[in-house]
Amino acid sequence: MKEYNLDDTHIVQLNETEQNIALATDDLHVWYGPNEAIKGVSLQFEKNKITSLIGPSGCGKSTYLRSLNRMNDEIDGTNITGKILYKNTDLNSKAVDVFEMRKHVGMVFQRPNPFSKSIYENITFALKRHGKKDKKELDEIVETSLKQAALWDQVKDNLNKSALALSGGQQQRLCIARAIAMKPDILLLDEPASALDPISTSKVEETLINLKEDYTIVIVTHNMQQASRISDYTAFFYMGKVLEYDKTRKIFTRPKIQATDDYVSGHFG
Ligand SMILES: Nc1ncnc2c1ncn2[C@@H]1O[C@H](COP(=O)(O)OP(=O)(O)OP(=O)(O)O)[C@@H](O)[C@H]1O
Repeated sequence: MKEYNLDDTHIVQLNETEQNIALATDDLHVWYGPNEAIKGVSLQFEKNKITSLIGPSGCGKSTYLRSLNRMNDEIDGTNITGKILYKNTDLNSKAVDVFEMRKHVGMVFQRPNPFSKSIYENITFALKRHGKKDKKELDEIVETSLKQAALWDQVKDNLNKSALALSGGQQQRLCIARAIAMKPDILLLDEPASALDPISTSKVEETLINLKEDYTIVIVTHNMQQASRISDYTAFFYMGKVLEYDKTRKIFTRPKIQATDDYVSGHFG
């Protein structure tokens, strides 16, 4: 097993004067009890772009992604320090209302996890909890979200059908529709296509590329082709740190760090 120098890093900084940063972390550390899973990650995510988080298993990609909308709060013994900056607010502050914050920073998980309810109710459930009751408005949001998730044409005549009767790929696009129904600014996705066949995967990828017009997307993926196909930026994680962060094109053609080069070319370790 090759040893890599964890201090040898290359992290691009965005030009902050353009106000193009949707979300950023500053020296983020995450501990599970005594195990430090994220060791000081500072990254900026550009608005209306897709950023992929890549790296070997156990390097902290999911932990980092889940921290961005405080999903790790729900795990006992977790401690998070550093800042998560969103519109001049530190989302890691105790004062933040996590329920409200997740309206702005939505998440889609690895396995499609629709509720055991109708397609329509899957999308309206959270909206109703957030106080939206007007039927016409709800109908419109259901239609727009399903269209944005490229599912409307397939389900528009069966909105009362159980979501569990959809295929895996359709269920995952329903979960994306459910997340965007809340109109978040940021969409976090943790390996959203890893449980899907190649055709469903390419539909999800197409959906994400279309969605970046309206959303800033951060996605964890193990699939190198996927990262290079869909993302504008890529961060290479290794042992709880980011060793390299740059435009995806550079990461896959001219990486500056040896570990990144080895990883993306399949010669890692
Ligand atoms: N709920 C948890 N409780 C304790 N330790 C955890 C928990 N989740 C992750 N870890 C540990 O944190 C480290 C990072 O794990 P994480 O799942 O974030 O990595 P990953 O890069 O997403 O891995 P994979 O690609 O395999 O999904 C690992 O050492 C893992 O064992």
